Amino acid sequence: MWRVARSAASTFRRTRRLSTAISAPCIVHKRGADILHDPWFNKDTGFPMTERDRLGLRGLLPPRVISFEQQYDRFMESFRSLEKNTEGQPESVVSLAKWRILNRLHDRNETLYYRVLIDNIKDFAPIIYTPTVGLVCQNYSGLFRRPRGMYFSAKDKGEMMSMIFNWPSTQVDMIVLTDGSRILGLGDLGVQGIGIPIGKLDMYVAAAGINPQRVLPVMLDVGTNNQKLLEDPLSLVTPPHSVLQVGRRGFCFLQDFDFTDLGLRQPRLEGEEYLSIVDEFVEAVHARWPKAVVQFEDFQAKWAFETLDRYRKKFCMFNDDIQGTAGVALAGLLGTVRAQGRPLTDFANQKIVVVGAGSAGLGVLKMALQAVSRMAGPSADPHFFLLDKNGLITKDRKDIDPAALPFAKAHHEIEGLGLQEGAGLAEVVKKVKPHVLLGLSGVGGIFHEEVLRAMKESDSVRPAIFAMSNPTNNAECCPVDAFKLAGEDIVFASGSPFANVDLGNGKIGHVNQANNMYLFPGIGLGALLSGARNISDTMLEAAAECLASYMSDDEINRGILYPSIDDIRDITAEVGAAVLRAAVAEDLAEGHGDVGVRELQHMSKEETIEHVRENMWYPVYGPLVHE
Ligand SMILES: NC(=O)c1ccc[n+]([C@@H]2O[C@H](COP(=O)([O-])OP(=O)(O)OC[C@H]3O[C@@H](n4cnc5c(N)ncnc54)[C@H](O)[C@@H]3O)[C@@H](O)[C@H]2O)c1
Ligand SMILES: O=C(O)C[C@H](O)C(=O)O
Ligand SMILES: [Mg+2]
Repeated sequence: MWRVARSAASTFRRTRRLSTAISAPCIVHKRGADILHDPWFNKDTGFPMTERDRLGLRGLLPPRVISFEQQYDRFMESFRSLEKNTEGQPESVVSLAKWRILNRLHDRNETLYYRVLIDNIKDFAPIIYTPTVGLVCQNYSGLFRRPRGMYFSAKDKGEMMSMIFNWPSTQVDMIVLTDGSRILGLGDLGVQGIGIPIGKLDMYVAAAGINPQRVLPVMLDVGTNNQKLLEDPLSLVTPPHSVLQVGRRGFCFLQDFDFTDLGLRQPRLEGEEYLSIVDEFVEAVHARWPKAVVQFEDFQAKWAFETLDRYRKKFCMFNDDIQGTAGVALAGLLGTVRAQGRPLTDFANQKIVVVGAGSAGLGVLKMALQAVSRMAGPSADPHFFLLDKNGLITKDRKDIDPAALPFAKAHHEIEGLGLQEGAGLAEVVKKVKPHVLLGLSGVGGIFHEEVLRAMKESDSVRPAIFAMSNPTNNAECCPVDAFKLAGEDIVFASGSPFANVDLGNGKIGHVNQANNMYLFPGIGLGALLSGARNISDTMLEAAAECLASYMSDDEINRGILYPSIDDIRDITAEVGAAVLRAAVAEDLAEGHGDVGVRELQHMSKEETIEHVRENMWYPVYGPLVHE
């Protein structure tokens, strides 16, 4: 059925009117079959007769003209019958089948693809984004049919400045870049990690209304340290039929094509050699599109921090795993304070155990520390406990990562609790009795029964458990176990989507999705529309505060910390406006397109939100010839 998501309907109606108006002069220079093979312009059977005549399409299509609405319904019908036909099959088989049907549409007709994605975002986000995108990356070389985005490899050194001009679009606004070294919690997937920038940019189009002709997914292939991918390709060839492996907790991995890795077959570049490749790419991008916003995604921690440090003052970029995640987690943590019936300033007194001291865990703690300092002053003494694979991190830790040092416990801070360097998770939770247990470890099931039962003894009336690692199988625990073992009063969030939990007696345990998708589209959009020179901490704080204040008291009391994904365009417009206003206030904005910085300065908060909404692209077929 033709459907517009209920909550976002009014937004869409407005943007729809506007997009039709501004898309009128869009004239394509291609002719005939070239148009049918270009997903940016293709309308399939939807080309009206005037366009068929004037673009040399007559005879290349069946004669009947099908309306956009009919095309939409036909696609949804085939999607629903695929769902029916795959009923009872393993989840991974079904997910990949759904991904394939969506991907085929993406490759053929982007206008229709993004309309079905926007209208059905709740159903489709888990396919084109987390968690299915993880499975797609693991099987990327086998699933590969058509290239999408750009690939810059270590072999392209010295060539990137000319390569960047191979990209067919004249304007690029958003780039998502990965080196494939830490794909979700799945480790080093080399070139196969390209699925992540593609999925993130799909969310940019769906949530932030970035024009899909202006997005660029990029893989920086500097080799891989994944032994399997480095091995002789012939030894990896699987039989041509599907091979199913039942993994831990019943999860199935699928490789159903001959497997020949498509990336560079060499160990990862390190040190200066590595940085020289990233430097060259960044220079090339900025030579061609100086105002493009670049999102760094799924880099292993050392390069995530190093590249953020290296580039953040030089151009408009951010690291989503460090900074986007931090904002989403902080918004959720502030929500848990409200859920306890405490004033927000009580955040400074919350005992928070963070499991995972990588790019995400450290990013969260850094932003939480800034928030505590704002609330309680610079002498604030936050109650944060940080663990990595070697247990509790203290000042006694040998070769401590300098980024973890501010969160390492001093002897005097923990001796009263009977804790010491390297204490295990269950012991820490039992002795600290934290208000919040937050996992960004990438280790599935690490919040096991003993840990969850210990959370029942938390000092909070409403203990919070955030199992933020992705994809599904890497979540620190599942919500059913959390509500069963830690108690029905907990607040629960996971990075990947899970169903709400039926607690019996008509009660529901609400499952929040604490995923950076609630912020990165708004951060990118706000930065773009402000024309910010760079993305400051203040802009990121504005994003987090906006998300935190989006939820009503009633929702928070029911344990709902984040908006429904159906509202993602709406929350993205608000976050985008908050980021834009922060850039203007900090004097970082230079304006965008026809809208100069003076005009931005004079906009009220509501006018800024409206301005952001009006600049969101919405998928409709624009005319391809002059009337
Ligand atoms: N929900 C979200 O929005 C979101 C955002 C970013 C990252 N993540 C997820 O968080 C996970 C980690 O990402 P990252 O970038 O920080 O990775 P990372 O590799 O930089 O860090 C992982 C950390 O976990 C620690 N760790 C490993 N095994 C452990 C164990 N048994 N006990 C305690 N700690 C352990 C490591 O020592 C390291 O400090 C990934 O699964 C990723 O998908 C989720
Ligand atoms: O990609 C996601 O779903 C969130 C996050 O960026 C991650 O790396 O896990
Ligand atoms: Mg990521």
